[in-house]
Amino acid sequence: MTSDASPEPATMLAALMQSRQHTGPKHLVEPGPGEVVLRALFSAAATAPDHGRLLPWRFIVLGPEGRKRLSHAFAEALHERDPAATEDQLADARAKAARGPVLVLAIARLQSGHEQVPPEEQLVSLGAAIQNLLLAAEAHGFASGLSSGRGMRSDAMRRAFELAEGEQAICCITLGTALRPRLPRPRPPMEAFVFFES
Ligand SMILES: Cc1cc2nc3c(=O)[nH]c(=O)nc-3n(C[C@H](O)[C@H](O)[C@H](O)COP(=O)(O)O)c2cc1C
Repeated sequence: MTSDASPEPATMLAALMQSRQHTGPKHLVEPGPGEVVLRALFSAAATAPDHGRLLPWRFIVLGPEGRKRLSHAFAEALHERDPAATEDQLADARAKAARGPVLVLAIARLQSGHEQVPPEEQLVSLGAAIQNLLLAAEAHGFASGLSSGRGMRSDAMRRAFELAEGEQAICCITLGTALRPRLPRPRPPMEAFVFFES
């Protein structure tokens, strides 16, 4: 038997999901979430499905010192891949670490030799944790944006955050208030990604 009823929580959840959208860190301003809200966001992250309960991810909420290390890492990473980068380009790279009221680094902790849970499943778990965090931020009235780039995979990043073997910086999560109202984001049509078998 099937049911097509839409209980109120489902309607609310759908509205929340529709309203979440990527806001670039340049467009995220104060106020950002304080510690109590941040803890609620990480509690939401902790409800992510996690095959084998490996906890294949962690987050660092960057303070001023962490942002400084991130800014050096971005500049170093740019210099490593392009020794001819200009001072302006290096300054741009550094500036990325200063944007947004709250900046969180998302790190995957991938076990490669696990018999039942390959690394790709562990990455799925991190994606779910991030999405839960973003939706919880939206529910608390905060906008968010994800940023990545080649700096994430650089040796400079590994050094700056003392990443252990199997750890990989995946993206930054910026949290704050959207500078401008956001237009609804078009979403992919269901026919593009679902096939209902008869
Ligand atoms: C792991 C990850 C990294 C991302 N990195 C960037 C980025 O560096 N720059 C950017 O503009 N968007 C980045 N995004 C956000 C996507 O561009 C955004 O989610 C996509 O355009 C869909 O828009 P929506 O989130 O508003 O639905 C990233 C998303 C993910 C999942």
